[in-house]
Amino acid sequence: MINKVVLVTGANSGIGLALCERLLGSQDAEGLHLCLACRNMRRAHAARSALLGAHPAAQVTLLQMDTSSISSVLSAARELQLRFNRLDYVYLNAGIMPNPQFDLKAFFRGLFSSSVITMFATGEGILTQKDGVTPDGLQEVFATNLFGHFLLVRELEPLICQPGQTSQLIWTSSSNARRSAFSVEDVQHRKGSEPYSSSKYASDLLSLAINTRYNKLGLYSSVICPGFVMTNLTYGILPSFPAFLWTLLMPLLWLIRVFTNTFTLTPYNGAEALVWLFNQKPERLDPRAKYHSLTSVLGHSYTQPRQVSPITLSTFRCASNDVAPFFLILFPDGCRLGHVTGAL
Ligand SMILES: NC(=O)C1=CN([C@@H]2O[C@H](COP(=O)(O)OP(=O)(O)OC[C@H]3O[C@@H](n4cnc5c(N)ncnc54)[C@H](OP(=O)(O)O)[C@@H]3O)[C@@H](O)[C@H]2O)C=CC1
Ligand SMILES: CC(C)=CCC[C@@H](C)[C@H]1CC[C@H]2C3=C(CC[C@]12C)[C@@]1(C)CCC(=O)[C@@H](C)[C@@H]1CC3
Repeated sequence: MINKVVLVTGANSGIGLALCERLLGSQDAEGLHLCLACRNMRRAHAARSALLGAHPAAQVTLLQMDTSSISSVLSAARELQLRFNRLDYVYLNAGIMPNPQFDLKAFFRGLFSSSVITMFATGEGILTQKDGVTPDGLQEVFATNLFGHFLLVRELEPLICQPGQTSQLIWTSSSNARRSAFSVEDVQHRKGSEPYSSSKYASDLLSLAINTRYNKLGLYSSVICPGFVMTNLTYGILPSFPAFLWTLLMPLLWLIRVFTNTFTLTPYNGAEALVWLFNQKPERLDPRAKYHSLTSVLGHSYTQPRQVSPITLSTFRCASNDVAPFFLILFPDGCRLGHVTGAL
């Protein structure tokens, strides 16, 4: 029997996979149906096999979805409506940081400055990215991290906004999200060099806006920050730095926990806030909070709410009055605009 249906995007590796492992290993796992939404089916099958290896009786299904592609998201949403009559949790976790440029000079300057702890906790000032354009004509980072997820939410309304039932959206954001990196004038961060930070800040904003509009329909949205976690995404930041060197550096990285509890380091620890939210009553959560996975020097993991960094009134209005205008800015060309407004 199915009690709860959980959809996880980007579930085949890193934090998403660790979340799936932790949910299946928890006491509430009975009656849980996990649906892994992944773009690469080979990796998706490998993840499913690993999960079933540890939990042979678990209900784990796969769904092909590339969050950066409008048509893929639309067909995945249709497929979900055929398979399920409700979704209890939707983890919007898939994310990319393509072509990261690590500024070594800024890193060493930062080491000897008063903002050294902020630098380690947020990566602020030392990372930029070179973005690409998707076949749909959207900026790759925003399309993957934000728009695809937002379109999915809109398309899934019949499954997640049902009378007498609550559903939770949980976004994997980042402490790298910075208000100053986001601009309503350049909503896809076309002109800047920090699309990752910008897209994560936009997801914080969108989560607030979704709460304003959807709470009355029983849909609740939260954002989490997993801390700094060693995953494919972070290995990509220093590509010339082989994985074994990261392993050698582990004692140093553990030591940095003395100064910042954001060095969660393992996907298991990084998934802490995602698991914590699974066990909360969404009506009781603060819609303006961001839930941080943190790990103490002794390796104890816990979740702590912190306020989303304040936003200017005009930015907030733009997103919160109605989510629709937000999307209209994104799809300036008639054809897609027609389709998306049709779905609103
Ligand atoms: N690691 C860290 O320190 C931090 C990570 N985060 C966020 O955590 C989330 C998970 O990342 P993490 O586990 O670290 O990294 P991983 O690279 O291990 O995981 C990212 C997941 O997203 C999937 N993905 C990427 N692009 C798409 C796409 N277009 N469509 C569908 N799936 C896609 C990847 O699939 P595939 O295997 O096919 O590439 C993979 O399963 C991201 O949103 C990231 O921004 C936030 C803060 C810190
Ligand atoms: C070699 C040593 C001693 C440390 C590693 C230095 C950096 C590579 C590292 C320090 C802080 C890290 C960090 C991120 C990436 C790697 C660092 C810059 C992130 C930006 C990764 C993605 C996120 O979403 C952030 C929350 C991370 C913040 C910290």
